[in-house]
Amino acid sequence: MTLIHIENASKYYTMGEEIIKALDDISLDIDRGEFVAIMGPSGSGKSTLMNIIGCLDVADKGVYDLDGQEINVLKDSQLAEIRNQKIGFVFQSFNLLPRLSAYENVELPLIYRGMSKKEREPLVLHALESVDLLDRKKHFPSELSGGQQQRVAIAQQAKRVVYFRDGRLSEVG
Ligand SMILES: Nc1ncnc2c1ncn2[C@@H]1O[C@H](COP(=O)(O)OP(=O)(O)OP(=O)(O)O)[C@@H](O)[C@H]1O
Repeated sequence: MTLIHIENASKYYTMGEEIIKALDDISLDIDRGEFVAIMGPSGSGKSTLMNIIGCLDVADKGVYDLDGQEINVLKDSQLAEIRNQKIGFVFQSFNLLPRLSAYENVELPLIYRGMSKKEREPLVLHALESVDLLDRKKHFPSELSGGQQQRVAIAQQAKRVVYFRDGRLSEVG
């Protein structure tokens, strides 16, 4: 089943006299459960495309449907809501909070989503288990290896429908 449907999307930037075609009439379908790597030379438009798929930016023209919802017509506040509910970003510098344990780092987005402690606990434990870090739940980020920190960042994104990883996957065991 199609999760991401992009059709004839373009994103142009105007720099003085020059028009930069960062994305020029691209079409793409990604199914639910599919794992996709976007590769290409520097400046070829990967980040531009990721920003659009991740609802951080919108295309100038074309169609983008995410999980059956038309994205290009949404207001900023509606895009923010979709990012919060559906999209997981794992950045190269994992953005964990240093004073919170692995458990608390994974729990934090669920607090922002308004879940009670009782609802959060099984989700956090399941997410930590799925990245094989249950035995490290009380560790602070400084007490974890780089790959373990990255796995905490992945566990933080549990229950999202779209995940983005910027950069290498090599640290993920
Ligand atoms: N805000 C902007 N204003 C003008 N041009 C831009 C802007 N953002 C990106 N570009 C241009 O659009 C093109 C695509 O940029 P993008 O960042 O999507 O490339 P990329 O494939 O992610 O590159 P890299 O692998 O180097 O990160 C580049 O030529 C870039 O110079």
